[in-house]
Amino acid sequence: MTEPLLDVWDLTLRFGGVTALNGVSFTVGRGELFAVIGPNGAGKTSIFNCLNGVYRPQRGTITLAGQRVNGRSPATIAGMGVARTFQNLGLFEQLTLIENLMLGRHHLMRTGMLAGMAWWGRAKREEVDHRAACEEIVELLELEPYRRIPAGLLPYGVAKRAELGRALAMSPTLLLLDEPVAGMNVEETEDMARYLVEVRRELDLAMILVEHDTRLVMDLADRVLALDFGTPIAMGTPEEVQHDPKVVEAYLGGAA
Ligand SMILES: Nc1ncnc2c1ncn2[C@@H]1O[C@H](COP(=O)(O)OP(=O)(O)OP(=O)(O)O)[C@@H](O)[C@H]1O
Repeated sequence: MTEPLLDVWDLTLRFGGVTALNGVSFTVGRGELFAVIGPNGAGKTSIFNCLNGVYRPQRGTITLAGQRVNGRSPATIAGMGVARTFQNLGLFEQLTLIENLMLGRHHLMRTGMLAGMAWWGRAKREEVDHRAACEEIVELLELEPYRRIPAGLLPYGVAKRAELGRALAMSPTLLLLDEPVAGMNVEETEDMARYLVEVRRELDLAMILVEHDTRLVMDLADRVLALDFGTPIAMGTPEEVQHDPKVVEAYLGGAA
């Protein structure tokens, strides 16, 4: 068996008396789409915040491609290839869509501004390469008509897709998707599902999806982890997890 890309072991995170994560372990393989589900407050966002270095777990280890992740800064972890989308969009509203994508590549740029002035040819070449990479993402996500529009003026569904594009522009090996269809209507949700399938087919990356839309999770995920009050209650194929009595109870209990 090949080694997983991501190995999360015994992750435990507390805020004062609240245990946000309690001994959470899972792996994600290269090319895999892994989903995390659970009722409100189950710990889904906390997992993302541990994976990208915003939160420091009290216990456990996170390893990406054999390198220890936890204990490092968010910027270092981004440089290791972990990108995330934000539920409330991480776009700069005044900048055009293509400028937002270029910003996503900032950490990959080797020529700083001063070096760029002294070494104009190389800086220019680098910029051309980065633009080409952004244009590929624009094409993949069918964002051509919106390239020069300020992000703040994009229709909601397109802005969510641009947010996906911004994260992809970082050329991640692991992409964290935070509720990519939150607030979308049925048609926009179906579109987003189609683009996620495309991304998966075209790019070599692993994805972790946090999403309340269980249909999307069941349609797209290879494996699913269900959490309740920070504790893993089931893990397996979407089919297995959906019918697990503990998962049914966690959701119905919350709805009662
Ligand atoms: N910065 C924080 N300070 C204190 N408590 C926190 C913090 N972040 C999360 N928590 C607590 O940790 C628990 C898990 O929260 P988390 O946001 O990870 O859940 P979630 O599954 O993402 O919820 P939702 O579906 O509502 O987004 C909750 O009880 C929450 O109140």
